[in-house]
Amino acid sequence: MHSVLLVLISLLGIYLLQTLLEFRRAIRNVGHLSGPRLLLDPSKFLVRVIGSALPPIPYVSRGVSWMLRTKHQDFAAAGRDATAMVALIPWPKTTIYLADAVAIKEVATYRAKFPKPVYLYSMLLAFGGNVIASEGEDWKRYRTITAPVFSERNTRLVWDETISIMLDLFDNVWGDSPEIVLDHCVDITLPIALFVVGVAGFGRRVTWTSDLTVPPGHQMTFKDALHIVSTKLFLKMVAPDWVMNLTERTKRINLAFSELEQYMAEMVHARRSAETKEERHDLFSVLLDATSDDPNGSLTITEQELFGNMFIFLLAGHETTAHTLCFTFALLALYPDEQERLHQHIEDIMADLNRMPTYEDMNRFTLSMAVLNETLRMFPPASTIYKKATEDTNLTVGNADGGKTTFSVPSGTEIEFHVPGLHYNPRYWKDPHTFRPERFLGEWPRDAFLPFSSGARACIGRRFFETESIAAITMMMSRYRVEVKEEPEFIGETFEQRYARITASDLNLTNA
Ligand code: HEM
Repeated sequence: MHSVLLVLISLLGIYLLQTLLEFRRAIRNVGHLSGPRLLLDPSKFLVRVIGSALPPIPYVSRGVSWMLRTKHQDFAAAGRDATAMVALIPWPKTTIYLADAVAIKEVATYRAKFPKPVYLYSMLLAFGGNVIASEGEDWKRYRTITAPVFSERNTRLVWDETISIMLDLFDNVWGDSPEIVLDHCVDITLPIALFVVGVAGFGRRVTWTSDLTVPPGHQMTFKDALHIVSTKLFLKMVAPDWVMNLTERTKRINLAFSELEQYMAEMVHARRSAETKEERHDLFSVLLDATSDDPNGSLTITEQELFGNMFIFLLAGHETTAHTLCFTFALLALYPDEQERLHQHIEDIMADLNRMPTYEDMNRFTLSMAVLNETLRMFPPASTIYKKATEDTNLTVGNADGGKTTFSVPSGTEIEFHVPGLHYNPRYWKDPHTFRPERFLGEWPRDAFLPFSSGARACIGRRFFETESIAAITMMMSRYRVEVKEEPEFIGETFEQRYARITASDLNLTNA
């Protein structure tokens, strides 16, 4: 007993000593870059969960959603657009954060020198190999197969379906009510995004009032399975199987996953055994056809990889879209003058068209697009984009005083693009804390706008998202005005207080 204790104490001592030596070495390596020195590494998942429960504490934790909260502050304090965080637990690690458009472009462009550290994405492999959680040859294969799936014809489908989902909401759900009161706008933006991905992603139409009967051989409707999977993906990814089998609620989540897989397997079977192939443009059908039709088989993926990629489309596209739409409506409610301008813009085009807008009309709604871009600038759904240096190198960033700093980046260092830092960087954006959509009309600093990342690993679903969102915003603003509900307890609050209250978010809002 005594000797076991002695061994344990010695091991702990060795760990502590090694950790401290490694921490010192890490600080020396980036001594030229200032930035937080922290006890808890906020990029590690477990630490992030524990850290989320803690408020920001200097030298200990940064708190939840720290990048969106601190925006450009760390860089302003450092006087340059790069900082280095050195964290101690679970293991000393240096991360370089960038908010400089030129340095970010360089890192995003040289994929071999700065690949994606896919070990940070291993949880996403739970559903099968896929384009987001891979690198090297596997990624090339997935990307070659998946990129053409997001075709012009798919985008047209996204537009048409979004318009009819919105009309269905107005006519058959909201009806003649002159005023609709919502507790939270994700109550409508999540279903909108879900229905669009249902039909344009999976090829199955689900609407506000349809898909209420469970088909034979199933225990859940497709709509319920899709809804549960899309909102509980995160829990399923992190919880071990035995946890998922503990309660009725978690068992139902498990069931939703197997039901969705079963629906997809049936869709594969139906499509493969159909005598005449129907021409379809949803992501699932096109992906399935592309992989079955390749004559020399070099572009094949397994059924598991097909499912893996579909789950990833759902994960990458659903909440990001729903939350961005929600922030858009919140900002329009907070800035009524901007909302009025948008109304006028949409009304003028609609009057000119004298019919429902079609996909061909999309590019006329320039202010809808500008409103969306400004929302993405202020509330980017992906705050960070991970890279890693595979060789010793240097990077150069701009300083607050107009000069430049060049610093060394040792091989193995993790680099993160600090998206809110870049989006609130006053070197690129005038008055960055104000919602001003018109900054996206005319010339704007494209390299300083990074919601979809850039380079070869940029978002594959950007056009899908933009099409859906422009259609949804345009339709909503053509019929309704959005206001913040007046509540007695908030009478007398300042604009800043109201802004903070309305835009406060927990990035895992719908995963709770
Ligand atoms: C507001 C909407 C969206 C935002 C802000 C967004 C953002 C991003 C970002 C930042 C990346 C790079 C991630 C990284 O490097 O780790 C990415 C990649 C990706 N996105 Fe999106 N996305 C959005 C919508 C969508 C939609 C609608 C889909 C699909 C239906 C989608 C599918 C993907 C896929 C498959 C990748 C991986 C691409 C690759 O690694 O080659 N995204 N997205």
